[in-house]
Amino acid sequence: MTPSILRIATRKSALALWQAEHVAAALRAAHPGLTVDLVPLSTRGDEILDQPLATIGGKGLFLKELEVAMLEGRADLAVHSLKDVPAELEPGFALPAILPRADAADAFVCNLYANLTALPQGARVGTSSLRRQAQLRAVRPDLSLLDLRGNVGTRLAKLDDGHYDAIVLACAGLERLGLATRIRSRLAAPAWLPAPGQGAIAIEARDDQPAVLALLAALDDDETRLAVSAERAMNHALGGSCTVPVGAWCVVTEHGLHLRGMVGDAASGQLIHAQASSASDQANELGQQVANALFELGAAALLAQH
Ligand SMILES: NCc1[nH]cc(CCC(=O)O)c1CC(=O)O
Repeated sequence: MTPSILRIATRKSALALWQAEHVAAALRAAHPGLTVDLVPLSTRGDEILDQPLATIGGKGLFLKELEVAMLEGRADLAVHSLKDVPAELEPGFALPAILPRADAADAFVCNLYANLTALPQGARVGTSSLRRQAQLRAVRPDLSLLDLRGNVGTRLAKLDDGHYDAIVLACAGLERLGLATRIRSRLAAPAWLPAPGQGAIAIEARDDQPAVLALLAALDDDETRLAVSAERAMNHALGGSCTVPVGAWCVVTEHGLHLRGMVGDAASGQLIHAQASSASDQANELGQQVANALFELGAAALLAQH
């Protein structure tokens, strides 16, 4: 039977709440008469904010409590930033909808300098992402890279308080929070690769609830799903862990898919790049192919360090 109400489990950060509200509004628009409520929850990932994410057990951290709420019948769906969703979902769950992608680029955020090249020698740049650290190190080996965690507002406050000369954030998150004016320059493909799935919002639900899945599928965006499928397949083939500096960017054209991939080393700034094209129904194979190309160029040695 088609449900008349859907409850969205969400984290409580400003960005998570914006994304959950965005999905709620889209569901109400797609299904007039449907009631959509938010169920805000705390996750372990939100509580352990003082340690680098790489050391505290990975991305699943942000999903677990939301998945438990769905299993216990307290919520029907969860809304995530796709880049926080592990390459492999927990058994019993599916991603019935991936919403149209926002700007997937990273943002250079800085009060005094317009871009990365303008930063003075030895400037302090904050980011806990090994992918961002590796790419920063590759172009500016002189920079002092410092850990920076917390939600978007906390990170901006630490920049403004003078703890860093610049920080790197996702453009999508800043735009959603009405903070696009903080983007001094974009760090964008092909020179700089985002995280697999960056800029896309994913809906997660139990795979044994067909009536719920059918309602959610109305929000799925074909083109975004193709692109992020290739990116996530590549990440999965590389080992799929968030503690590894991996970048991916897939574009969809009338000719099919084009995927660029990168594996890096945060300590040395060494980067390995590969790219390939495929027909649009070959996203998984394309991801595997680019991962294989990266392995042939020596990715295993970089991945082994993590
Ligand atoms: N790691 C946290 C996270 N997860 C998703 C986003 C931004 C939104 C997105 O990429 O879809 C952010 C913040 C950031 O990286 O600046």
